[in-house]
Amino acid sequence: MAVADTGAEPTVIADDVNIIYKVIAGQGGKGTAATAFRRILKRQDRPSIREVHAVKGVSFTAYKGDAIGVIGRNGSGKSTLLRAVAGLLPPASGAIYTGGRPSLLGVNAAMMNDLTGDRNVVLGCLAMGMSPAEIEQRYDEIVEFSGIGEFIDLPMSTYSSGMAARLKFAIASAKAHDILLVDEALATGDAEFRIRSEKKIHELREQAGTVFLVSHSLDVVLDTCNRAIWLDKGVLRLDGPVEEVVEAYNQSATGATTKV
Ligand SMILES: Nc1ncnc2c1ncn2[C@@H]1O[C@H](COP(=O)(O)OP(=O)(O)OP(=O)(O)O)[C@@H](O)[C@H]1O
Repeated sequence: MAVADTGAEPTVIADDVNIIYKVIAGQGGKGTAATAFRRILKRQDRPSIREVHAVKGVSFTAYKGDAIGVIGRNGSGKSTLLRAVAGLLPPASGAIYTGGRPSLLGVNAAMMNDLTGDRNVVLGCLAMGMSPAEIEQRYDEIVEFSGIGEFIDLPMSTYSSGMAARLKFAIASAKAHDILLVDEALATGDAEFRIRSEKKIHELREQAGTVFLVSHSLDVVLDTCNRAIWLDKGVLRLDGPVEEVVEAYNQSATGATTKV
């Protein structure tokens, strides 16, 4: 794959990446209650393996300091692509090269629900490789940024999904990341938290990392990213400056030129 020599240091190179999920599917196709019942009773039909081609021949290069919004309709392959960059899904063909360690921050990132918020802060920071001394130093800042307040002493299971997402984002952003992958976490926060997280993403970019942000909120993408990648049914439709890509995406969605 040819990489343009712009002088900037590449952090992620995706080269003709294809990702295929293999799913066990029932046969019979009609999906009515009667056919399902007959199948269970007679155990006739063997399940078949169905393939879902979620990402199709995607290539791009991300550079240090890039904040890339990944946009596209439901099921277009955004989360799949992010998981592949994080190294959690092997491509069926093609390759992803990363310079630095990618950290995936998703709303479903594992946290210990039975433990209190503050225990999760410590665990999360340890998992990111921070030393106990570093954690002690950053602890107040993380809790303050999360805006969880006195709930920090309560188990995570008592948090709303928005509160849990805020805490996860606060923990993940306490450390400078070479490559930070954020999947929709900001969408669950309220307006005030969104502004603070957008500021944080700008800071992370300034620390010369690369940020990928999957979001359905085009406003968030426009405010935080310098570049956008538009996925359409697994295919990369457009990659370029954020305003251009969002504009083209909007046009295709509405069939008219609308500004967001
Ligand atoms: N674990 C899985 N097993 C099988 N198929 C999957 C799996 N995860 C996703 N898919 C399929 O892969 C395709 C892309 O899904 P993906 O979640 O990456 O899309 P997305 O753009 O992030 O969607 P959304 O905007 O709704 O979050 C979809 O067709 C989906 O059904």
